[in-house]
Amino acid sequence: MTDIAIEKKPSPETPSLKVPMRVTVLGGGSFGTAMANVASRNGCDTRMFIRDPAIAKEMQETRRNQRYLPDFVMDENLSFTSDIEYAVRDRDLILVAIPSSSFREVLRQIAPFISGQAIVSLTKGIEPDSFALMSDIIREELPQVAYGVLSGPNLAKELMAGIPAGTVIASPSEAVRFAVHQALASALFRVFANTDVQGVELGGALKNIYAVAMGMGAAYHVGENTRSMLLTRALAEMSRFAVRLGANPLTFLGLSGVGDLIATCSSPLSRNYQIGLALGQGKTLAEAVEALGQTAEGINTIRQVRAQAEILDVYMPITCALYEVIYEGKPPLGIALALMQNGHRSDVEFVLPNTTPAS
Ligand SMILES: NC(=O)C1=CN([C@@H]2O[C@H](COP(=O)(O)OP(=O)(O)OC[C@H]3O[C@@H](n4cnc5c(N)ncnc54)[C@H](O)[C@@H]3O)[C@@H](O)[C@H]2O)C=CC1
Ligand SMILES: O=C(CO)COP(=O)(O)O
Repeated sequence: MTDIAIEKKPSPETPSLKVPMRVTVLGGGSFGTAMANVASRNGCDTRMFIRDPAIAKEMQETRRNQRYLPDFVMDENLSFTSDIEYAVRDRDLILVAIPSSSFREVLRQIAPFISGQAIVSLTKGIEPDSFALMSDIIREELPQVAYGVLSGPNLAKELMAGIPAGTVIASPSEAVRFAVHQALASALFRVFANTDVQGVELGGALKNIYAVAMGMGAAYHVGENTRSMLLTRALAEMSRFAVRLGANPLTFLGLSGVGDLIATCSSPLSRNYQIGLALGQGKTLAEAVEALGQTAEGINTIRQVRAQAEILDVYMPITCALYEVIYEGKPPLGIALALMQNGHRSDVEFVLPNTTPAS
């Protein structure tokens, strides 16, 4: 990565020797647009890669993302391209906001043009079939690059509206953590650091499962006691799973863990929550996905995590219950009542380990 940094948007009154960081965002959906806007507002020379040339042209002309975020005007300095080489060559930082199912394909497309750029995943999912996290895919496809993952409570529409938020950059590289902070941090957007890439990434991916559950709960008008129990047991379950894969449990106390869990499980802006709500209101999964028309990673993550939990022998009662409701057509209320009868278990197993086998 080139050694270029910017602390704030340069103004004519304060000439700066620093050159704006060159940032490219891959992916023209909700989150790619929101993060490109954050970077551009922050003074970075920011480019968005949109694969459809007609849409790239329309966005350049109208400064709106008509399909995903029609109510917002994007920063005037943001530029758009459908030329992948132009998008990524000679840039400092490449932020990848491509759904997990296409993440590897896009990395393969940019590979010939990558030299010193740092690659940062914004994606909160797990690759179908392989169970690879996005950091695994970056290491596999671009083994020489400096990389990181960005995750936190960052609902795209709130970011576009300029509502203050915080996020986490996790990377083994201090230079990447610093560069991402320089590129994105502002009075409206705090960027915290972590080195536990796997923990941060799993926090972002796993919370989508529970957002579906909480959306479904909302359709049944569950009370605050129930919501709080579900949210906290979700945290227990996701940290248990992540620790089994090598993550640090304390990462789940941070913004990428409990922070994102709270945001996504509470907000009707979350697409995963919307899917759960629609299912709870009686729609089929196919109907709910079609009505949404956007990415809801949780739908695949439920299947993947349930299968992996079985292989690893990790107790994941909420994920398994949700799988039974969504994929096996079991009655939600019966399944929820069965969850309530799962025996006497530890509240925080990192304090009091469970000694009895999971029932
Ligand atoms: N929307 C949000 O509030 C947040 C989303 N995320 C994560 O960001 C990732 C992307 O989500 P969104 O932008 O919201 O999804 P989206 O459904 O709004 O948009 C996905 C975009 O990716 C593009 N795309 C898909 N396959 C492609 C390919 N092969 N080549 C080029 N472009 C391709 C689509 O054309 C579309 O523009 C997901 O993993 C999501 O979990 C993370 C934080 C917040
Ligand atoms: O991850 C998110 C907020 O941090 C957004 O989640 P959804 O993909 O459910 O909209």
